[in-house]
Amino acid sequence: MSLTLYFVVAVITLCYLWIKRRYSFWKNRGFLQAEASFPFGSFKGIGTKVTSYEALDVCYKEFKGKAPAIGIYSFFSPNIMPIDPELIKNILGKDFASFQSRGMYYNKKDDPMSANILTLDGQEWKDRRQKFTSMFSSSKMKMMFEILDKIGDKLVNTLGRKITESSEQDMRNWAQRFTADNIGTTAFGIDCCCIEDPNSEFMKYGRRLFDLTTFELIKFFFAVDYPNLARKLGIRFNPKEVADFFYETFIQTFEYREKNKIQRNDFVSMLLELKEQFTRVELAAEAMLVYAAGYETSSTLMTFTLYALALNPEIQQRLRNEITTEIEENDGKLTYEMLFGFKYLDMVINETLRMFPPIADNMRTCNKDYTIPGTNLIIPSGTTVEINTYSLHHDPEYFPEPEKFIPERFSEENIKNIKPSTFLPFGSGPRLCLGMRFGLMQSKMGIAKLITEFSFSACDKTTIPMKFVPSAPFLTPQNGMWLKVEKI
Ligand code: HEM
Repeated sequence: MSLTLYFVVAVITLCYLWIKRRYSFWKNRGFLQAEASFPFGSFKGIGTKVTSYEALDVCYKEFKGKAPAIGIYSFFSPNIMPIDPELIKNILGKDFASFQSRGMYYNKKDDPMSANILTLDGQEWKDRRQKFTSMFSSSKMKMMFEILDKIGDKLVNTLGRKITESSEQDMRNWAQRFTADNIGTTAFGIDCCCIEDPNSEFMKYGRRLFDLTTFELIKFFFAVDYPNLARKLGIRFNPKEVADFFYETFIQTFEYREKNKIQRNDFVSMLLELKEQFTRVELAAEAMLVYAAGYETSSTLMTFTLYALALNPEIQQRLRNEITTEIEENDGKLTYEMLFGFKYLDMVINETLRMFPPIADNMRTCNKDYTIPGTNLIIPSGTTVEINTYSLHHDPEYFPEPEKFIPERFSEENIKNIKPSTFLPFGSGPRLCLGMRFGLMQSKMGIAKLITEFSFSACDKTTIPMKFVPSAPFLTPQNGMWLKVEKI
């Protein structure tokens, strides 16, 4: 055998032994662990056949009731998936001191727009969260209600014209256009015309942020698992052209308003008020966060609500009755208080968030060794913790007949019986979703406007049962969301 061949055999043998040892990390520490294989670890078929939360759901089902948490492997990174809701509650809340970081990747040097409240850690995160929280108070939301109300009317009028050409419409696309207009207007101060023009620049860049290729998804997981190495390699979080577009769009409005002393009831003006405390790129990064955290999540919620309503005509009619009756009683006008006061709408939205949580897999990083209460199992510092919201929301122990759409689960009477930390669409604890009110306002607005003007039903192109795009980090329907839309 030649020397080269000896060398190759030795390298392969060493790699094999290293991987074998790596995939025993949790077993050697007394944990039950999910099966792992080269190269995706426990995420077999991720990005091609299944989503990350579907891969984790297989592990959840296998180990539920056998351990409070199990070891899983993301590529070669040993991560933990808690299963017991009590442990999840502690991780997100009581024991937050050991799990402050979300463990998301950011790269201040090569991609400064990636450092925001969602991604930052430690004191930097604390400072930003504290200073930006007031931007999302209910009084600030109320100020922006009028803007969203007008955009909602534009959605209804434009869709109304479009269905005269074809009653079959991709409602995911409409929900995205509506959400992009809301965010473009409130966080960037521009009329980006996404409702009228599905190919507008704003839409194009927004979509690019989430339509990851399988290679980008793998790069993303690698960067999350090995952030220091990824930073050394100059790996970005946002595609460069997308970050540049959002930065320039924001700065143009920002400087114009600053120069002309223009004040509006929107996020841009609120960010302008913080200009002495943060750099421009930091403020632009937070404006982009409204897009990054609010666009796909809110439009996903709207999309799946319409899907559930289309498949459940009685629920759809009951919801329509609630909204139209109250609007008629108020002289045809919808108000902020009414939007947040519709009880059945709230139940429908909650049930949609349960069945289709836009962020189905939530993360934390352990920042000091943590002993799981009541055991001698230790989660070492540096471990990524993956809370699979999707599995909790589909667990028949917590939500009987989980594949049925039953808004009554969230009635005033029943909601108090839901076991704590089994319903987590917006996360929980000090890192709870900061934009929850804005997300709910725009999704509820979109649904309220649409449901009073149109009826929705399944058509030949509707995907039943639902299938998700394997490479998408958020819950994304395969083949869009085609529904039959008719004017009432
Ligand atoms: C229906 C819409 C939305 C859903 C389902 C959603 C869901 C979530 C979830 C699950 C988290 C993680 C929470 C945790 O780790 O405990 C989160 C974090 C966050 N969300 Fe949302 N979100 C939505 C809309 C929005 C909007 C519209 C914005 C901004 C305008 C926003 C801003 C944020 C921010 C800043 C964080 C990070 C909070 C922190 O780490 O301190 N979200 N969201």
